[in-house]
Amino acid sequence: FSFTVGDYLAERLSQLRIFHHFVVPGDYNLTLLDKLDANANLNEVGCTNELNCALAAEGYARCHGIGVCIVTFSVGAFSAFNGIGSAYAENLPVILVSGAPNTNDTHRHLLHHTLGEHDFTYQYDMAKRITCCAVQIRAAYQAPGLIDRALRASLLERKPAYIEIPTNLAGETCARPGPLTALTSPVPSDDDSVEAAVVWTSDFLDSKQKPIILVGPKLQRVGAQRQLLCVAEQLGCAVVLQPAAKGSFPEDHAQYAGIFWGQVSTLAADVVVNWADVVLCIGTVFTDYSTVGWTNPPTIPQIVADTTSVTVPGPGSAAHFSNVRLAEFLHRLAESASRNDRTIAEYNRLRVDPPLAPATLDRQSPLTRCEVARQVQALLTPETTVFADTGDSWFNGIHLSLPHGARFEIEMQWGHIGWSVPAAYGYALASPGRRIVVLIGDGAFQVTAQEVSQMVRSRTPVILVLMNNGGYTIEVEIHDGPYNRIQNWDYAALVQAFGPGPGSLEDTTVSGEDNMEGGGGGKEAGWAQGLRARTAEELAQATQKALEHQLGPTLIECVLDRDDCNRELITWGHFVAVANARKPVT
Ligand SMILES: C/C(NCc1cnc(C)nc1N)=C(/S)[C@H](O)COP(=O)(O)OP(=O)(O)O
Ligand SMILES: [Mg+2]
Repeated sequence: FSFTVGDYLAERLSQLRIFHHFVVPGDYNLTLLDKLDANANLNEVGCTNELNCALAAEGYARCHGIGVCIVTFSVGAFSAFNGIGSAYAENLPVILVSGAPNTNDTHRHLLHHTLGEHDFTYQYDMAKRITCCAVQIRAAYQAPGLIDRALRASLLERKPAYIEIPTNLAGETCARPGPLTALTSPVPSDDDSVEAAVVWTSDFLDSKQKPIILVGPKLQRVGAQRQLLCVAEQLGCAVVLQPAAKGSFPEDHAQYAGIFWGQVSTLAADVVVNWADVVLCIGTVFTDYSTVGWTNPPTIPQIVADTTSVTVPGPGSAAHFSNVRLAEFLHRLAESASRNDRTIAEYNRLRVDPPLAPATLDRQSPLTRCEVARQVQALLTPETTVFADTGDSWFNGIHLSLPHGARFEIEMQWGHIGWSVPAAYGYALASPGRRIVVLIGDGAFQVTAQEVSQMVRSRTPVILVLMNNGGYTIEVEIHDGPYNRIQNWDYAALVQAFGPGPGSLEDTTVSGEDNMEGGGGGKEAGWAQGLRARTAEELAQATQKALEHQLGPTLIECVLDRDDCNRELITWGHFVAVANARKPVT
């Protein structure tokens, strides 16, 4: 048995406990897929297309910490690039592995799936732009070093990486891998810089009266939630989160003061932020969307604790401390910051009454967004993970109150409509036993609906709550036009077309030996439950059926009035529209 390039990659994935890799086969990657298949610890997960393949790996990385997708050259990789863009924007380690032409085919040959010219180095050039490390294996002996370099870079920088493996090298022999610590050993911070950053931060906080903590999406990407909790409880101040950071601090905590999102904040978070006189920004990202069209940039002095550096305003000039890893900084700050709970004391005076659950409705009246939100809220348990897709679903998701232990996933930086279907699928495979609830609009669903069929195949019980408001409502609120209308689908019937009906034994002669986890071998086949809810009563029945269905996904199409959206979406849309419309600066 000779140890090959494909075995090397398989062994590293197995060591990293990446037990599911997402694939779309093509003749440039088949030998490689065989090698991964030969590794007993790995499960190949077929996807319907390369966009969904990359987004499934992105969702897997949200749970497991790193994900892998394997595609064919050019015609496959181009679609995967959009999912890799998401991983880059969202700071997630996703490894894009692409098959590539035979090393004997050089610039004298024209090849299928390429742009039809002699130079096909373009894919590697493009990959360099959207990853932190891109490697091309051109000879088998290079594979161990290049594969390790890409994997380590991705893990350290929390960014995607690219590995290109020619079709005739995957089966060529190479050296075996050494210990995994070569890839996973942490890079320590510079001690003196951590110490100095902590002293400066403590002093600056002491020079102020009303400190508050603002948490951004990069905190959970470096896994520093525990250290955040320690700092928060040491300081005793109010803690608010940017919308893309929802879920990174417990919402049942006495110091939680809501989502800070300018005019569309929740729980009066903006009132206490505007009352504070210094904000400790932890892993924050200020964009046009998170500042509501630039109308809410931080105006008070900020201490910025980023993933590998800290910047502190000074009495004179500010000070910047490089090579300070966030978790270490927070751990040390928790040991030295002085207590100052003025902002949470003030917040407790401002605390808004919890929204009263609407009075019991006429259960037969037309379904409303508020009623959907009320019933989704009732679905949440400590084992739930909510995915909120781009659209009014962002606002529906942000307003949910997460029970302790519940998690929340959103893709607010890249904002690819439809992301949540493949991403929830990948996440679900990494976290069996968690309840996955997806909030998605009709427009977004039309982009990636096919991946529901893979949930059928692997019998993954994701609950998809589809808000059918007849088109692209977020765009309507930003800037309406005929382009915001879409064809209405029979969503419930569509998903039922993805798999055999309830209780039928899978006819393996039809689908062939399906070696995917959960499917095949005559076991009871997975199937998708498609339901439509036009009233509160129908929704209540549908959610009950969804909870009972464990042999695959359930889609609940909630039929809503076209204009039934969050008032915050309308406010937010107005400000974003103004920002988009700024005249060019001559
Ligand atoms: C078209 C677009 N954004 C532009 C866009 C276009 N293409 C991609 C891949 N991603 C994007 N965000 C957006 S937010 C639609 O309103 C989504 O519609 P839907 O899923 O139906 O949600 P809402 O009705 O709640 O808005
Ligand atoms: Mg819609």
